[in-house]
Amino acid sequence: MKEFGTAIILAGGKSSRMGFDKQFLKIEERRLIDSIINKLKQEFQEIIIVTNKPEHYIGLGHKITKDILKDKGPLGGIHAGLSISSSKYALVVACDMPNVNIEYIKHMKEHMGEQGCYTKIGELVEPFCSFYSKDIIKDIERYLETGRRSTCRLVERLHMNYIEESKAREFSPNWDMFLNLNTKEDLNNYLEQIAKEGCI
Ligand SMILES: Nc1nc2c(ncn2[C@@H]2O[C@H](COP(=O)(O)OP(=O)(O)OP(=O)(O)O)[C@@H](O)[C@H]2O)c(=O)[nH]1
Ligand SMILES: [Mg+2]
Repeated sequence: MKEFGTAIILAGGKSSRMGFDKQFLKIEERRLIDSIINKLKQEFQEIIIVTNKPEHYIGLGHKITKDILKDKGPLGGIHAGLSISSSKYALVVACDMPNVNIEYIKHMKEHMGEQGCYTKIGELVEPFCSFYSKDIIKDIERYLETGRRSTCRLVERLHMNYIEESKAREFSPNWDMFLNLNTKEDLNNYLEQIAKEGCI
């Protein structure tokens, strides 16, 4: 089994704040999720998309799967992705994160804990752009069975290492590597920013 060959993209959410399905969000004529996949391909041999609309990813050469535990939020997606991952640790990103940072991901790989690695912002957990071990599948099942759903709370209970905010800011001073587009306002701000900078 590979140590780090797999990246999982979560694309099975309700997008209730955005108002349209974010997995199909286009930026400059291109599906955002396809740009994310392209970046991740530099570093990962296996890409897994956990989606509720698998028909939109046929023929791309990636592994496509659906939630096994349905309507449980991101943890349900992480659970399904880890279930078919062929690596010990998988990177998990959301489909609404335009600034995935490969240099930082390489740094995380060097600081892996027994069950994964995440980033702290202050005392809070950044649950995405984190590595999770395949051996937490059972922990997710047990946690969801209790009726809880918070990825951040589960992360705090696992044996994961974390990167301090100050270290992460060396890679992304304004924290934009964790930017995720949840609302139309987030999207408009992001579009304004890339228009100013002239590139993604
Ligand atoms: N597979 C799967 N992914 C999910 C699920 N719920 C959320 N996600 C994904 O988790 C990531 C982070 O979630 P949010 O940014 O809150 O997205 P969301 O849940 O669709 O949006 P809101 O309804 O506005 O909270 C996104 O990539 C979502 O697609 C789920 O039940 N299953
Ligand atoms: Mg989000």
